[in-house]
Amino acid sequence: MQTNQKNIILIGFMGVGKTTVGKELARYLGMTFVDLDQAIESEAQQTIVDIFRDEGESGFRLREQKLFLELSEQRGTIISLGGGAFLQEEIQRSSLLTSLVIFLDIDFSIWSERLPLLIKDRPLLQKKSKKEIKELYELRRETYLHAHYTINTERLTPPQTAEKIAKTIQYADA
Ligand SMILES: Nc1ncnc2c1ncn2[C@@H]1O[C@H](COP(=O)(O)OP(=O)(O)OP(=O)(O)O)[C@@H](O)[C@H]1O
Ligand SMILES: O=C(O)C1=C[C@@H](O)[C@@H](O)[C@H](O)C1
Ligand SMILES: [Mg+2]
Repeated sequence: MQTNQKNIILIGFMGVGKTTVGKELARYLGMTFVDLDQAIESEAQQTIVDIFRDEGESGFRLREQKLFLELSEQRGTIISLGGGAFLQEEIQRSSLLTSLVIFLDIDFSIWSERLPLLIKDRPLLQKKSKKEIKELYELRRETYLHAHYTINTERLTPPQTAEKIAKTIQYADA
């Protein structure tokens, strides 16, 4: 597969598995892996929770956009985005132009079983009712559907999802 040219970008809602699957996919394809949230935390020397507390969401989004544009200059890299990154117009535009964008999709009812695992580290899930989270989930899904490929990950383990992605993009124009 000629994925050495384009980057592969994983998008989707918080906790859908972008970081977990991204690592598997990098192993499977022998590519480099970068997680945008982890890169932001190491650059800031702070957790995302602390960045939100000190700089607000807008400060976090500025960091996210700047670092994404820097990291995406590398080629042949798998980049797992944070759940809100693709909602930023500049990130979306640049991703779709230069990379293969994969949306990891699952049904809300299955996703919501994971909510207790996620809430501590995801400030945007805190202080929201289940109804508000579902509304955000559905609203964002419309934007995620702009991806080049949508992969339903229900009932798949992370390695199975990685394999499914690799098979789906094997003939993609790199
Ligand atoms: N296919 C899967 N089946 C079951 N659990 C999973 C699966 N993929 C990920 N998880 C679990 O869900 C949690 C969140 O996964 P992960 O951190 O990869 O999500 P994410 O999409 O990167 O989230 P974020 O947008 O917040 O960065 C982890 O605890 C992970 O073990
Ligand atoms: O969905 C979001 O807006 C976010 C998801 C996480 O990956 C982090 O990028 C941060 O918690 C914001
Ligand atoms: Mg992640």
